[in-house]
Amino acid sequence: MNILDRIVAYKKLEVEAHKAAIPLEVLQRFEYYNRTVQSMSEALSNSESGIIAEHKRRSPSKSVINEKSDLPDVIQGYQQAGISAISVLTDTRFFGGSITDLLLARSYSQIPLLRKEFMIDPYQVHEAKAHGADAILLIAAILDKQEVIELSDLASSLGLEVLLEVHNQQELIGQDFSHVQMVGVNNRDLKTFQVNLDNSRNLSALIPDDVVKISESGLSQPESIGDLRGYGYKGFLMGESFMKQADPGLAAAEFIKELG
Ligand SMILES: O=C(O)c1ccccc1NCC(=O)[C@H](O)[C@H](O)COP(=O)(O)O
Repeated sequence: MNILDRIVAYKKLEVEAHKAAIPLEVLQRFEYYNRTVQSMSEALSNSESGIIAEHKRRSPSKSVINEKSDLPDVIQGYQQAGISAISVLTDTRFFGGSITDLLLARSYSQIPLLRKEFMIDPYQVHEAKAHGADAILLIAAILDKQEVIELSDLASSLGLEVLLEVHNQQELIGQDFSHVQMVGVNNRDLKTFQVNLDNSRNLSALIPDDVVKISESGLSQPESIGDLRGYGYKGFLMGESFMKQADPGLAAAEFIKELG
């Protein structure tokens, strides 16, 4: 079993537990469920930095990154740094996050919020909306193409945007991109955990021009952002390199200053 298989096996149980604890009809009465969302794709297209800073306490590849992070401090720091959007990891078992992190992040943030999760069930899309997300992540490696369409269409019906994440050419071929607003290329091989920015460079030409392209994982050098912009990338998802610093917001501000 690779790490995604393990995460998905556990996720199926977790989603059922969440449904039992908070049924859909209760979620639909949450304050944010009827909130007008902000467009993350437009924020990225119109912004100078394109940095999407992630709140990430730990990960399967690095174990502990910042277990004691103070989420309001991190979110406010990120926002003051001038980033374009925030990604909040809501998985608990493997990343140390929670759906409550998303709710808290929403209350401290005025910019677009991505729910970073392993989405396998429509309930999680409703849950994202109810907890203040503007966009959701769908991972091509764990969904078939029809599931991508169905979850994307549900997201759109709730006003949420979709970031479809791919790792390789096979996952790109045959996707119907008309249902998503953003496509992300993950630079991390989820079998070996090695990161290689060539993945973004090699796959960029296979992504249609009418979606916003995002490069994800393993980004830590301002020069890499400049280089990837040349391949059409408008968004850059960065977690560990900010979160491992004592002050993630300050680290993001310094990084953005270096981008010029
Ligand atoms: O980060 C991991 O180890 C990981 C392992 C298995 C599945 C997903 C994983 N990460 C999720 C992400 O996509 C990253 O958190 C995100 O792209 C930021 O990456 P980084 O800047 O390298 O922290």
